[in-house]
Amino acid sequence: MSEQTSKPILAIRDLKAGYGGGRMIVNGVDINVGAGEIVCVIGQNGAGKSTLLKGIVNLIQLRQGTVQLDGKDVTDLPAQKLLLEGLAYIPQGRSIFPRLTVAENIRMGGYLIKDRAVLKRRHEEMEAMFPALAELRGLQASSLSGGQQRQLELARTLMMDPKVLMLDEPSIGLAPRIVDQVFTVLRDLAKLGKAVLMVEQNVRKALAAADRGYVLELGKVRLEDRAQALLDDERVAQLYMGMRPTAA
Ligand SMILES: Nc1ncnc2c1ncn2[C@@H]1O[C@H](COP(=O)(O)OP(=O)(O)OP(=O)(O)O)[C@@H](O)[C@H]1O
Repeated sequence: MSEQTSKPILAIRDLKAGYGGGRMIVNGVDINVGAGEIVCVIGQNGAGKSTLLKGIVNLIQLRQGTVQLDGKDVTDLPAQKLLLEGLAYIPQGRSIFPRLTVAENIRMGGYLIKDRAVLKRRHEEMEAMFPALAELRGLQASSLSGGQQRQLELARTLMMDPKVLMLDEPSIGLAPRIVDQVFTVLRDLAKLGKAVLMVEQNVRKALAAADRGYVLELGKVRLEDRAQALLDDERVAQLYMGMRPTAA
């Protein structure tokens, strides 16, 4: 079983979601994420991982279940309100504004911040956290490398100083070395007390970076454990890391 003991900052209960009138894609999922914890959801293509995140932020309508953020029910709040409450979501694929500069992209992340002094301070904090972006601040975002664009997405999202960061496949399309860098940033954020919930296909590296993991199959949680225990689990190795079963 999992070892998460402290009160979860994000608590998902019996979440059910699907598209239109179609079948249930997420079919009764419970997930907890604590402050300072990285939780990873793995599963085969089509298991419902992305749908789960979209359901949490109400990009698709939930059919059942609740979402609690820091003890407060936020089940039906739209994504923008959730951001104000402290729940941020980075969707799969590039979500930067390609024609804006790096600095403009970061500032866009703070568009809900009214106080200019706070906006300025947060921007400075982001440039301190991501020095590569500070050097590239005047450049058009489309000219950044894939890894730099992922950093920019993170910096933009962190402008709102969220308590919980949800990411859909942060490693997708990145070279292995850059994947390591992205997961190092996530670990640093966890050390700062952020809760991270990520969905990943890169099972080995994601679990290596995570504290706990959930295995989703056909929209249900099949396994839940410490990340290291999942890494050591033969079924997980065979099904999700392409390892052959060991000879009997
Ligand atoms: N917009 C949509 N309309 C209808 N069905 C959809 C839509 N998006 C996804 N689905 C279906 O929902 C199921 C789960 O998809 P989802 O993207 O959540 O899975 P996933 O586990 O994230 O997979 P992957 O790892 O391939 O991204 C799939 O059968 C998919 O075809």
